[in-house]
Amino acid sequence: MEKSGNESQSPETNFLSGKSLKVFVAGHRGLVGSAVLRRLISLGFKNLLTRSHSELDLTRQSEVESFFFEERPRYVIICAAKVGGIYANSTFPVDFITANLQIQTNVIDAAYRCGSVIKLLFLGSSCIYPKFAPQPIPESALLSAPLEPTNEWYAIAKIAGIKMCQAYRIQYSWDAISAMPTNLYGPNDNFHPENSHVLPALIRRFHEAKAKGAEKVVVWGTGSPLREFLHVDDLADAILFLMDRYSGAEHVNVGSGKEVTIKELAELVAEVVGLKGELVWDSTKPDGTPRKLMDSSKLATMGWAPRVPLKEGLAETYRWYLENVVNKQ
Ligand SMILES: NC(=O)C1=CN([C@@H]2O[C@H](COP(=O)(O)OP(=O)(O)OC[C@H]3O[C@@H](n4cnc5c(N)ncnc54)[C@H](OP(=O)(O)O)[C@@H]3O)[C@@H](O)[C@H]2O)C=CC1
Ligand SMILES: C[C@H]1O[C@H](OP(=O)(O)OP(=O)(O)OC[C@H]2O[C@@H](n3cnc4c(=O)[nH]c(N)nc43)[C@H](O)[C@@H]2O)[C@@H](O)[C@@H](O)C1=O
Repeated sequence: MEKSGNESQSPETNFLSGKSLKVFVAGHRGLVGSAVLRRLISLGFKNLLTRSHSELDLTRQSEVESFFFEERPRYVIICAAKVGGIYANSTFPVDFITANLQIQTNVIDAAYRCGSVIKLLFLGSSCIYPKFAPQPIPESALLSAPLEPTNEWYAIAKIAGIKMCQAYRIQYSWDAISAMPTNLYGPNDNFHPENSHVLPALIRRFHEAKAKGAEKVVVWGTGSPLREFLHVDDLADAILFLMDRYSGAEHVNVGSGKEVTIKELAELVAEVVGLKGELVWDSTKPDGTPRKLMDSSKLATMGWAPRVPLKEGLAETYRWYLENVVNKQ
């Protein structure tokens, strides 16, 4: 299908000053998409376009094309993806590479060709960087050395997404940008016992252990890897900041600048949850990359800074889990 006629674009109108323009948030029910939607609503955006996975499967190219040509959004924020923690990534490599390549390719291409979209933002992840990247990791470390094997299929898909945005910029002068968040957490996270990321997994396991009065609780790996955590409300704020102010080809790191060992994280989760049991380390489970602190100075130089301290964000997330998961079982 050819690109349809472009609607008049007003580059002088920034994202945050066009609150009646139609914004499509893909994946609006997930951790990131729901935070982006909350932030857009709180800022007064009036024309928000959403589709749940069951209403529109973004892996289906012709359905995605029809959707874009009918709805003609002006802005697109891609928060839809196949996402999971270290176990899910290493156990379901087909799902992670295939679904992500399909979703991002369908959405980016249809968004360009429908002709109405002024700007699109694609989300990658800090796992796009080499396993042994320099720390903190600058944007320039992309494709400089081999990836971490537990998530290389997902990382390759995300790298392809960055490159697609750059390709559309070069060939069509279209404003597609990419942001690379660090490890995230917050309301609407996935609390699955195996397939989730470490923070929601530990909240659930520790809560259940406390409820049973368990003496010992298993935590995966050695506890020595370092991870940087960012509250999803901070990411949503950064995404809208970039939509408003950034139009460059290079992806932009979004981190908190603060890292903890998994052991320190586990102890903090235990404190917040009120778990008294002993933590037992299962070293048969993978540690993954030893350290991935991102260098977010590019974004800081533009004038953005995170706000939510880890302990505060963790306590709020545990309250959300109690109210929205435990109390609804
Ligand atoms: N969580 C994290 O720690 C990090 C996340 N990111 C990135 O942020 C983005 C969002 O992640 P996050 O919010 O955590 O993920 P979630 O799993 O919480 O949300 C993903 C969303 O995408 C939707 N989705 C998945 N597949 C399809 C599909 N085929 N068609 C339509 N919708 C679909 C999901 O719907 P449903 O649930 O119904 O399937 C869900 O609403 C991703 O690009 C991810 O790579 C980056 C760094 C860290
Ligand atoms: C965001 C990022 O997320 C993934 O990478 P990861 O940072 O390794 O993510 P993780 O949260 O799953 O693990 C972090 C650390 O924590 C340890 N760990 C302890 N106990 C549990 C536990 O119970 N569950 C999990 N999942 N991990 C645990 C675990 O062994 C590891 O050392 C990528 O696949 C990719 O999706 C990506 O981009």
